[in-house]
Amino acid sequence: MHLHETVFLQKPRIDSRSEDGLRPEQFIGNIEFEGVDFIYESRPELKVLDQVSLKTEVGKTIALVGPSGSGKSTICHLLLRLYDCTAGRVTVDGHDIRDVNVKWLRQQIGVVSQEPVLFDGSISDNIRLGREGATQADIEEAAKMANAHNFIRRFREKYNTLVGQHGTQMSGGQKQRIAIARALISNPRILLLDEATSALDSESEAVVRDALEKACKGRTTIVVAHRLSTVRKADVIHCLSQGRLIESGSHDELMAREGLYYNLVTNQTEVDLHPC
Ligand SMILES: Nc1ncnc2c1ncn2[C@@H]1O[C@H](COP(=O)(O)OP(=O)(O)OP(=O)(O)O)[C@@H](O)[C@H]1O
Repeated sequence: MHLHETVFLQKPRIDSRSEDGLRPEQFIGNIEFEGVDFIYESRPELKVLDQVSLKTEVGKTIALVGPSGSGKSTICHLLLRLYDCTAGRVTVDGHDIRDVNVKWLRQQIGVVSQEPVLFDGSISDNIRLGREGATQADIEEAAKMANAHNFIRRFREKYNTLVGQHGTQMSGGQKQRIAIARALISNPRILLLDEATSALDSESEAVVRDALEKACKGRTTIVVAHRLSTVRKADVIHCLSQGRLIESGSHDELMAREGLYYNLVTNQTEVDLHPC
C-alpha cells in the first residue's frame, strides 16, 4: 500500500460536533504519548513526529523545546485532536483520545497562544468565550487568577470596556492576561501554553509569568518554549529534533549531558534552526 493511502485510512475526519465518545468522570489530566508517528497528508514524504513517547501528570509542567519545525506544535495539535496520529496512541487518564468525545476533550484543555487574539466586543465577552454561560462573577474570578482584575478595574467602563479592532488599545501584557483569563474560566485540567516570542517589557512580563505560574498549579501543563531562559522551571524538558525526541530531563540534567539542549542554551546561533 502506498504511504498516502495508509495515511488516508488512518486519518478519519474528526467531527468536533460529534456527541459520540467517552466523557470520563473525575478527569485528572494525565497525558501519555505512546510511540506516536505523524505525517501530514499533504506532505506524505515527511515524518513530522517519529516514535514520540512521553508522559506527564497532574501538577507537573513539561516543556517542549527544539529547533523550528521540530514538531513541538504538532504534539499540541494531536493532543487537541486537530489531527489523529498515524501510528501509536495518545491517551488522557489512560483513555485513547480517539475514544473520547472531542468537544469534551477540548473543554479540558486551556490554550494560551503566542499572540492572543481579542475579538471586537467587551472584556467580559472576550473572557466569556472560554465558557458559554459564564456569569460576571465567574469572569471576575478568572480575571483575578490571571492578574487582570486590577487593570480592568481601572478602565472607566471596567469589564464593559471594548477591545479588539474598534476598542481600547491594550498592551501586549494586558492582552495576554485577558487570554489567560479566557483559558482559565472553564477550569481546564490541562493547560497548553504556546510561549510568547514577542518581547514584553520586564514589568508586564513579570505579571504575565506570575499569572501563568499560578495557572499551572494543580493542572497538567505543557509549555511550547521559544525562549530557553523560561523553561528552567519545568519538571521535565523534552528536546525534539526533526520529529524525534532526542533527550528529556531537568534543566540541570540536560546541561550536564551537553547534548542538544546544552547546544540550544549555550549557543543558539550555531544550531540549525531551520532543518526542514
Ligand atoms: N498543516 C501542515 N501541513 C504540512 N506540513 C506541516 C503543517 N504544519 C506543520 N507542518 C510541518 O511539520 C513540521 C513540524 O512543524 P511544527 O509546527 O510542529 O514545528 P515546531 O517545532 O512547533 O516549529 P516552530 O518552533 O517554528 O513553531 C514542519 O516541518 C512543518 O513545516
